[in-house]
Amino acid sequence: MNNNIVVAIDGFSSCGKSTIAKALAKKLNFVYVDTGAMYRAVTLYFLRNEVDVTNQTQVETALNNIHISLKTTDGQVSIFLNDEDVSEEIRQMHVASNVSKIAAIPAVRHAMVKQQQLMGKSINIIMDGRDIGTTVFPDAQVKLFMTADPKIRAERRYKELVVKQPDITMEEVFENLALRDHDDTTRKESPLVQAADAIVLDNSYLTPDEQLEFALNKIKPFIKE
Ligand SMILES: Nc1ncnc2c1ncn2[C@@H]1O[C@H](COP(=O)(O)OP(=O)(O)O)[C@@H](O)[C@H]1O
Ligand SMILES: Nc1ccn([C@@H]2O[C@H](COP(=O)(O)OP(=O)(O)O)[C@@H](O)[C@H]2O)c(=O)n1
Repeated sequence: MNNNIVVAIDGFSSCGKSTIAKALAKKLNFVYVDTGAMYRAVTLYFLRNEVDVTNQTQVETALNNIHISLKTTDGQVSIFLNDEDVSEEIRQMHVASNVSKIAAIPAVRHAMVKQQQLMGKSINIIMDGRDIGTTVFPDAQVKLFMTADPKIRAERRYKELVVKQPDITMEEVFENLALRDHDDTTRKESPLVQAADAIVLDNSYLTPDEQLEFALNKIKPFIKE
């Protein structure tokens, strides 16, 4: 049996999952895997290639032609779609508006989950997403379920996006988060749901340092000096 440590972080959109995951990975020297970025990269491929999602053959062919990899340099995570760095493009609104529909397709989920399980098979890992503690690593030693007030989440995401997408509006961001949360929690295949053994972390009124401290205290008992 492998004795690597898996930390699963799930939760609603824009509630600080990747912020806490990156900080934990840096502090503990674990590998960080942003599974949302993987679904965003698949979505970008489907959009660019006009894949008909109602056509199973087209979906399967597309998935066979997609190779996704993640690279962390100086704490910055880059995602590659068939060797092209798509880290910036996957954050655009056209991807955010389509990702939850693509991520609901069973064949897409099976392909991503398989890759994610391989990534966390033998190394200490922090993985964030929607189904990590329920489907990808149901035996993860530590599971966090993150949430925050929807208005606060939308404000945080707006502030982040408007720097690179000046035309974006607060309403557009709020609606996108609400719609994705709805789609993610109601889809048939591994919906976003709190695992029974997950620890809830509401960070509406916590600073990034406070949330990091909270998570570190949950993980430390599993780390052998
Ligand atoms: N505790 C916090 N207080 C204020 N802003 C935060 C906090 N945690 C994260 N953020 C900011 O909120 C935005 C969304 O966080 P992110 O980690 O990308 O969320 P997620 O991965 O859940 O979508 C980012 O701009 C991030 O810097
Ligand atoms: N494990 C995961 C991770 C993301 N996703 C999908 O991918 C979308 C984008 O994920 P993300 O983590 O980048 O989203 P943000 O919360 O960062 O905006 C989500 O809204 C889900 O539809 C998923 O279905 N399962």
